[in-house]
Amino acid sequence: MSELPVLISRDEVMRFLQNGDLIPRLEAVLGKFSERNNAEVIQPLRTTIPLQKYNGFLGIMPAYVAHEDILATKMVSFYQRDKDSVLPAHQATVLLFDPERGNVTAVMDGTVITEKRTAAVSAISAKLLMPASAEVLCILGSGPQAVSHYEVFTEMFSFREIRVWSRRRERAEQFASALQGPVTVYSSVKDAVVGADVIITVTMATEPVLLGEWVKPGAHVAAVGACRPNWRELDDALMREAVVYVDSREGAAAESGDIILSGASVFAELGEVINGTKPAEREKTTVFKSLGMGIQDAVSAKLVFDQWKSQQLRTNTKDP
Ligand SMILES: NC(=O)C1=CN([C@@H]2O[C@H](COP(=O)(O)OP(=O)(O)OC[C@H]3O[C@@H](n4cnc5c(N)ncnc54)[C@H](O)[C@@H]3O)[C@@H](O)[C@H]2O)C=CC1
Ligand SMILES: O=C(O)C1=NCCCC1
Repeated sequence: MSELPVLISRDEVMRFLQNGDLIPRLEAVLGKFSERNNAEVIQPLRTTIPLQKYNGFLGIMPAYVAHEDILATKMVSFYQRDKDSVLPAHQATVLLFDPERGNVTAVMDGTVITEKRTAAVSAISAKLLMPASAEVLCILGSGPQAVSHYEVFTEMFSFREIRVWSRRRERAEQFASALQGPVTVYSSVKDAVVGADVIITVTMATEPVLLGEWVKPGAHVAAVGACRPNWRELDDALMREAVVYVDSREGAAAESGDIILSGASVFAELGEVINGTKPAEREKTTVFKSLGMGIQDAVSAKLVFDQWKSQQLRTNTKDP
């Protein structure tokens, strides 16, 4: 009989998942994924169950990563909540398996994993694609993804000015006052975006909020929301003018309304840029369309589990 899985809480995931450890692992797995070698990485398209009655979805995201021998599945629910709802929009759990024996070794909070790995991948896109002298960062949205993006972007880069816009100004103000550094709150998307070198869209919008006519030529956009085939965050002008990068071509073709409905063509996956098989067109306007991948959750979960095991070992060796 196999051992029971360990349970790893939200607070533990928060403590064990550090960007400095996470980012190189994400870069490595994105590169492996783009090699399209089924013996190395297996990641079927996300299965999504719509819950029409509740304006929600359940996504199931299995993945196997051979070079680290990681087998994992994330289950993530996401909802379009009413403006006044206090319920979270996203909640997730990750199951980590022993790939040899087939048993579940850990059940862990996947909500923090989703927040941190998504932001870390956007930061990788910015590292590769933003203009060399980026000074102004603009964040559209003020939910948990806005927070995790702020954290990793300020940890990795140094911006002269950081701006935020949110549908409700008071939410943007709450976001700004909860953070460590200075953030300027804007009431209009256009004013927030004009002149920005890097723009992060982390909204639940289903219609475009960011228009190409406002975007500075050469800017980098990390487009994180609009993860359904009929949802939009960016308009046709931006999608058609920019050089478009994605995390997964298959994911983008199946799930990104911004790509499907604009008819924009995908230039490259981030993994192809990491592998050096496609160029980083830094001097052009670039869009990184993020949909999220099971392999990102898998490497994050393994990192958390390894850190958890090390901590257990330290605690046990201290005990007499
Ligand atoms: N690409 C990826 O890997 C992932 C993408 N996401 C997506 O990122 C986005 C942000 O996630 P969270 O911060 O967790 O969501 P959230 O729902 O907590 O926050 C979303 C923000 O968008 C705003 N918003 C909602 N409806 C809007 C509308 N119609 N127009 C403009 N703004 C609107 C809200 O006021 C809030 O500021 C969501 O679209 C989510 O599905 C989330 C996880 C992973
Ligand atoms: O990758 C994920 O996790 C998600 N992507 C799209 C929206 C829900 C969560």
